[in-house]
Amino acid sequence: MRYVSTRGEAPVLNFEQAMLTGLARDGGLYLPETVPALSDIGALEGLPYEVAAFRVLKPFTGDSFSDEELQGAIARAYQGFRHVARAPLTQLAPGHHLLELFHGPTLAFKDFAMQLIGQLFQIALARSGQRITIVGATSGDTGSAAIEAFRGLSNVDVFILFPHGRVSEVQRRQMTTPDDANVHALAMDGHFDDCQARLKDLFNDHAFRDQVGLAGVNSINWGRVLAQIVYYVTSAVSLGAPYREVDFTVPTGNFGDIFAGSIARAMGVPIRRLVVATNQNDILHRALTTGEYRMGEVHPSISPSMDIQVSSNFERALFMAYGGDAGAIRQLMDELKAGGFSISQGALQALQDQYASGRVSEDETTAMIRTIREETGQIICPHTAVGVQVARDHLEPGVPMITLATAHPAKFPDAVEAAIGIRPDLPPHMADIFDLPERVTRVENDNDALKSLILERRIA
Ligand SMILES: Cc1ncc(COP(=O)(O)O)c(C=O)c1O
Ligand SMILES: N[C@@H](CCOP(=O)(O)O)C(=O)O
Repeated sequence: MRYVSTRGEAPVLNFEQAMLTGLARDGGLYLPETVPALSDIGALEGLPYEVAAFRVLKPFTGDSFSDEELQGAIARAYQGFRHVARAPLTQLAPGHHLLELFHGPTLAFKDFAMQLIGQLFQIALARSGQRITIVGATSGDTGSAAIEAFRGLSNVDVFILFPHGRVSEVQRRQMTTPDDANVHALAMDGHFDDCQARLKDLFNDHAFRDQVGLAGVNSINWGRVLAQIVYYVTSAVSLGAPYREVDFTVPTGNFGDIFAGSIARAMGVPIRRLVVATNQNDILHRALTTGEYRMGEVHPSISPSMDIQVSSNFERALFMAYGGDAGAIRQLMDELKAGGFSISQGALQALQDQYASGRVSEDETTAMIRTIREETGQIICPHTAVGVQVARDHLEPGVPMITLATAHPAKFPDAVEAAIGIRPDLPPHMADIFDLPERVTRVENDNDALKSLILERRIA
């Protein structure tokens, strides 16, 4: 399997190289040259998650990892999950299901991919003897998942940039309380978009990139997207695929999770529609309905992990919608630097053929947390509530809807308590998080300062 950049000017790579590279050297994102068809989808029914994962992932990893290596990595990745099904499906209402993706160690869907690429990185680095510096940008969940997956490794440093004051206290403590010497939590002035912009600047500085062996574990890394395809497949199959169509609604920010759904669809899983659910930061909803991707201000919300304007993986969706025209993508991304771009009619039609969208206000989010508690007794996190509201607006008789429950409610106790008067408990393995000392460095939104800090702190 060969991987190409959305901007068409970076080397074509195999899976292992694409995973270790992260952002392509031309600033683009790697994608498989062709999406393989998934054979015998019906035969996945009832299989353990790990077995299904191997069948879904293998065609993409090619000969980068032997069958034994990949199976071992998958087994180790998911053994710590607190639910035997890994991604259990529960019913919210007739025809509407919730895919629970928060049973991993850091209580968010990120663990599915991060735990797996953590294992694959370790195999690849042990083979090459390479040392790397991971830099990640987070609005709260990617950071803790990355730290959990890479903490304590002697050949990896992990620097996580998060927007100061704009993540929940639990999210912050998940990043600042691990005491491993290779973990560096950096609180930056600004929004998540600023953190992500600095990260991309570091990648685009080729001298620095090569000097520190820079690697990225945000969803700009194809490996992250790849691992997330699996739960679309397993959940669709458990509701009747390949013989029955399903819809998915996905709380969306950086577009990585929902893009994994579109790859599952391209592999032959009968996904009729992928519904993008945004909070008040609704740039994706506006883009998909009007064809105009125009940046505005970020408004902090009670679903902070989705407070974003520059949605990185939308570039991958655009690349596919433009029929793989890398020149067109380069042009759009240049225009984005000046504030936004217009999507061509043909590409917008291609996007609208698979994606629908909706936007949820702060009050509606709170109301939905309350409604679900009253109707089902379940407590959902604010991101999931955004998804459930949009899903309800898109339910259609005869087509089951699966909404992704992307985080555990205990990561956002203030928002949940404000809605239902209950503070959700953290699982026992995190019970001491409020007692542990925090280690965090305040950093300016400045690339030179960031580079100096990384050079000074890294131990790998
Ligand atoms: C809890 C939660 N829900 C939804 C999202 C949005 O996912 P994506 O950025 O892949 O669109 C995020 C952040 O990525 C998140 O942390
Ligand atoms: N919501 C994310 C933002 C980064 O997304 P990623 O999927 O590109 O890593 C977060 O929680 O950090």
